[in-house]
Amino acid sequence: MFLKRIELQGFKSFADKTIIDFEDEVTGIVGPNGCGKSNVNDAIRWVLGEQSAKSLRGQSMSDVIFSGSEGRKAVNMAEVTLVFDNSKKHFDIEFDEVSITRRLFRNSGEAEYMINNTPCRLKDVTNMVMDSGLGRDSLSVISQGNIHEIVDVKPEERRPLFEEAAGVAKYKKRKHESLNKLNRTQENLLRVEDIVGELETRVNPLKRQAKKAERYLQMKQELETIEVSVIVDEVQQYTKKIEDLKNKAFDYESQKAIAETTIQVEDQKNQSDREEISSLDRETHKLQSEFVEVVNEISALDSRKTELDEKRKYALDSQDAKARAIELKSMLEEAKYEYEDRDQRVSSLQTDIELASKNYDQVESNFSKLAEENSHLTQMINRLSNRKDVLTNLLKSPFNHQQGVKTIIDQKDSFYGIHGVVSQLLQPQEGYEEAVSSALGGALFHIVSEDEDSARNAISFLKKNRSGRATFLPTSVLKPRGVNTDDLIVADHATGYLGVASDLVAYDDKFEILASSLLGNVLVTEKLVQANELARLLKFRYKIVTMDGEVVHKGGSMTGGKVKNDYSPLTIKKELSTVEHQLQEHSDKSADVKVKLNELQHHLEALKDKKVELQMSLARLQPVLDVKKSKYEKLLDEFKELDVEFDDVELDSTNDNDIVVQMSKAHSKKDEIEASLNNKRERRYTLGKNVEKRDARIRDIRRDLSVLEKVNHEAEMDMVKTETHLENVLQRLSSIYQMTYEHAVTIKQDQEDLNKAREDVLRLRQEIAKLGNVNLDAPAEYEEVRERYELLVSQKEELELAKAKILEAIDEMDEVMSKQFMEMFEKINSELHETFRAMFGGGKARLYLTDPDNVLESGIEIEVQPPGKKVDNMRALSGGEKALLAMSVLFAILRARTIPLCIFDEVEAALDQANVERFARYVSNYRGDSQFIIVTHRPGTMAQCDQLYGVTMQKDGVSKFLKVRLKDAMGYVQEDSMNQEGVVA
Ligand SMILES: Nc1ncnc2c1ncn2[C@@H]1O[C@H](COP(=O)(O)OP(=O)(O)OP(=O)(O)O)[C@@H](O)[C@H]1O
Repeated sequence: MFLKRIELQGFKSFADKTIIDFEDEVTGIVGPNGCGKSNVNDAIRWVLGEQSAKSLRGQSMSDVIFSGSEGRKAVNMAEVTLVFDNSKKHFDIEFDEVSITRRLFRNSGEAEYMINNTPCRLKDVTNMVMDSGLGRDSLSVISQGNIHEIVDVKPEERRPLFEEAAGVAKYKKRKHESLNKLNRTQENLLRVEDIVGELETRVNPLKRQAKKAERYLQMKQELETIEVSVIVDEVQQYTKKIEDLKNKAFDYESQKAIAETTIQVEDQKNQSDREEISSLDRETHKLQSEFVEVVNEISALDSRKTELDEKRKYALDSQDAKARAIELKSMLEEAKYEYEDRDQRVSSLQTDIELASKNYDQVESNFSKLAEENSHLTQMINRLSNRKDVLTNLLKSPFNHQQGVKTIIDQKDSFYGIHGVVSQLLQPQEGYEEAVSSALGGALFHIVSEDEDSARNAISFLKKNRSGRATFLPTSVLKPRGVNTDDLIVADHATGYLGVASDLVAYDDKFEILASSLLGNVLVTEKLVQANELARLLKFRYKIVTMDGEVVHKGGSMTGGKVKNDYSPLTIKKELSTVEHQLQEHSDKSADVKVKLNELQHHLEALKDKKVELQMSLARLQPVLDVKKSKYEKLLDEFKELDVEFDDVELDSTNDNDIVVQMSKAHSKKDEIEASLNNKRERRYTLGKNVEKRDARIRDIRRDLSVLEKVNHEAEMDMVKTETHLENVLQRLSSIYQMTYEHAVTIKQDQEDLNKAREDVLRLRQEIAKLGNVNLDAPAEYEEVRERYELLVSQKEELELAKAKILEAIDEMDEVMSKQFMEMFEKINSELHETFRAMFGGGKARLYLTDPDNVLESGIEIEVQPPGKKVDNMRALSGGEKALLAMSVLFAILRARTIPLCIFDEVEAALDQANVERFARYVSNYRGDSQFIIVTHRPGTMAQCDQLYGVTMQKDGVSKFLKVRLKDAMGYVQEDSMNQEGVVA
């Protein structure tokens, strides 16, 4: 059997689990009205996928669930399983036995389908059933209610029955799906074509714009690279030139300084020499007068002496021995005097020379000491002026070691909202530099900005140019800080407390918040020990700094000490002024020392002159001494020859020895004056020569200096020009390319020919200008539109391909369907003749297409002619005749193709006895090909059934199934006929 079993539970009146086994080919189901027979038919259709509640005789699908009765409660679920023998593969599935189950839950409304106990979709069930002969539109399930439809419906509505028989339903379904798909494809295609059309109008102009923008960017990039390289080259050239000019200026300054110093020194020397010359002139003049005087005196004395000598000569020439002795003794005494006088003078000169040497040595030693002190002072001055240069530079650019800060501050005017660095904006009172420096700590180098936006702008510049990092303090977000009043009272009474740091700095009013935020809660004390004491009193809640810059942090940790050459922007000024002060002191001292050195130098020279003068006097006196000595010795010998005792000779009281003394003194004086005069003249001569030489040198230096000045002036002009050029190119770099020089260097390309590069820059600028308006978004837009366009074009092609494929498939399906349909139609048509004649006992019937040219759409009309009748309109046939005609068609279909299961629900109700028997016999003929389940009240039909089931309904409204014999079945019929008069013959 094809349908082997039905299992029902909770379906309509079958509240209890009921199993119906079908063992024979023709099974009759009998029972009184309303016992639930048709519910079996409904159950089969329900499992096979019926979706219409109406055709299942209900309002909604949940009406199929047992709804309860007087004695039974309603159930929540209806479940029906059909078990088929599929050994003949009526279902296109590999299993030999197929069970189909459908469940429905009342509460949730949930439905379940299973094939062979495996959950599946409704679609899987309908697909499997389709074209098996059990499909929705087949005649496999037919009841008294719808048997007339075969006759009554319009020709077009009759088609599905034949299509199902021809097995084209699946193609039709597929074609329907394909057509839906085609519609969707067509809609999509239209939409895509619309968009493609619209994009086409955009894509080409965008392409042109994109090309233009790309060309622009390419040229701009090229221009940037060349121009930046040119600028870098220019910056390097200008920088080098400025460096050279600076070196020249430095050389000039040092040459000028040397020249001016030399001139000054030489001038000074000349002045002092000139003073000495005029003093020498005065002295010489005076000495000359003295010299004339002494010469006159000597001449007077000489006359007197000549007189005296004449007198003596006479006396000596006389024979008077006594007179001769007296004269000789007198001459001897004179000679002795002269000799001793000269000898004494020689000794005195020698002593003077010795003294002068000693004196000279002493002065020379003082000179050396002073020279040493001078060199020490010079060293100190050099060191101090070096430090002064360093500090001056630091003061000029205190952020050199903070690259980020330096970059921003150097170009401060190019940024908006940048006020400066904390160390520039807060000025400590004098003496508080270290304290405030320590109080600020790292914040000294923080950059103060108007708000967060301006800080972000500067940070992004630093980032782009890789120019270092910096910390920013946007004043808009700073919060004031302070010391609470109680703590201030405590601090005021503490020793060494000097104040709150924010009160010890000066600032512009608008930076009050800055001072308060950074220094408002920092206290200052004199010494560290006092800071510790105050920190303890204030429970370590504040940062305290000392005048020396030591720090007691919040919480009590301490920082202090000193680093060599350390500085903070706030202390540079202080140190610079100390260094300048020391430099001044040392320079003053050095000037004093130089004056003293000069004096000593003069003194030394004077001493040297004096020594020379003494030596010369000694040299002149030495021969005189010898002469005087030999004269004295000669006279002494002569006197001895007189043979008188020296002491016995009494000198004449008139003997004038004074002349000799006076002459000796006068000569000695003359010698002295002469020596001094010579010396002074020589000195004057030397000084005069020196002055002349120096004047010549000063003139030379002044001439050289004026040449240098001219050259330097030109260099200065050049410097101004070069600095302006440098400023301009750097300005261009930052304003046009937002680039720092340091960053530009990293992207610079080597230029072989700078002039050519400059020409290229001009050319590129002109070409860029020629491009006119450029839409820089065009490349991205074009790319986006192009991608979309290409995607849509390929989608369009795919859709067209898909459309063609669908159309091809539809054509193929149409062909198969037409062929299959016509074959089946012809077959059924030829069978109909037989079956009609069998059912009606003669006559004829035929099927024809209402539109033969359109096989796939054409309606199907039945032309009948029952025996002995002429029928123009089928609808005019009697109910029984309609049933017989419907059966004829059904049996023709059954002959044309096998339908494995046919369920007839009281289809023969309208037939007379003879026709019922004819119908029943005809059914019997089909044994072996199809299985029949026949719900019937007619004994004629029952008699032809192999097996009979009786359905009963107890008082509780629940249907029960049981096998019955024909006799018992007849009993039901009689029972029934008692209730329903005349239904059964
Ligand atoms: N959901 C349901 N719950 C309980 N009983 C139901 C339900 N749906 C239908 N029934 C009952 O089923 C019976 C109708 O059964 P059915 O139409 O199969 O009878 P029948 O035996 O075919 O009658 P007839 O010979 O008159 O055609 C009615 O008694 C009806 O109350």
